[in-house]
Amino acid sequence: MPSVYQVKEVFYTLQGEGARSGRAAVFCRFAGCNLWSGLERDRATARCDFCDTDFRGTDGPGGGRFESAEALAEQILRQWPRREKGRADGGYVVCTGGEPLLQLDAALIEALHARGFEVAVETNGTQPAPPGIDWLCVSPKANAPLVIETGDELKLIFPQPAAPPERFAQLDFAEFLLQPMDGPRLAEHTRQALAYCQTHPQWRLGLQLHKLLGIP
Ligand SMILES: C[S@@+](CC[C@H](N)C(=O)[O-])C[C@H]1O[C@@H](n2cnc3c(N)ncnc32)[C@H](O)[C@@H]1O
Ligand SMILES: Nc1nc2[nH]cc(C(=O)O)c2c(=O)[nH]1
Ligand code: SF4
Ligand SMILES: [Mg+2]
Repeated sequence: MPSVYQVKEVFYTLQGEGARSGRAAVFCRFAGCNLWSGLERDRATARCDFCDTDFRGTDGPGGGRFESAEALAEQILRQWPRREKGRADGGYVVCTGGEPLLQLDAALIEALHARGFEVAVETNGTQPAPPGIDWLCVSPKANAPLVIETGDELKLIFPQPAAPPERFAQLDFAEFLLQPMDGPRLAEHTRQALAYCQTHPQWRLGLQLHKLLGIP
């Protein structure tokens, strides 16, 4: 168990990505990642160089340093709109980052389950996952090892020339999504992803709904 959980932000929004896009969720964004420092000056040499997220520090809305699984679970519970008797039955929490699997452990998952939450994770797949996760979304990165080869959703950011979809198509996932890489060439990436999905129907196109809606 980490001695302390370092969390950038905790906020209530809609899941904007992947197979469960559109579902109301509390997001718990853990600080820190193993593939990038989060500093712009390091981006060009990082193993993951296209990240769209600020995950440095613990200074975001609802973020902080949490001394126990119970304390962090209570902070997550406070964001859920319908609470009864200290529970959020039917609640949904998405653990992301940064890289959540550097910090998420069985104790936190248990503390969230005890409050009625279903627990989803967004990971780069470079770390083993603790037991108990209800929805595991893996998003492989071209320059990093993939150690998680089974899960609910494989969400590949496209295009990554050194990580073509064919490399992942045989893995044990229920859903396969291509998510166009955001940045100055988003429109071109979206057209390319659309064309790939039309010629390879195992894959479906995933657009980042929260960006279209202008929500966090
Ligand atoms: C910020 S990451 C955090 C979770 C984890 N580190 C990971 O990479 O899966 C959340 C999701 O955003 C995706 N993502 C990051 N940068 C992106 C970009 N420029 N365009 C589209 N998706 C991006 C990641 O691949 C991942 O699926
Ligand atoms: N609304 C919303 N949906 C998301 N799905 C995955 C996200 C992430 O940053 O992991 C994300 C995010 O940052 N916002
Ligand atoms: S692995 Fe995830 S959090 Fe880390 S830099 Fe890449 S997209 Fe961002
Ligand atoms: Mg995001």
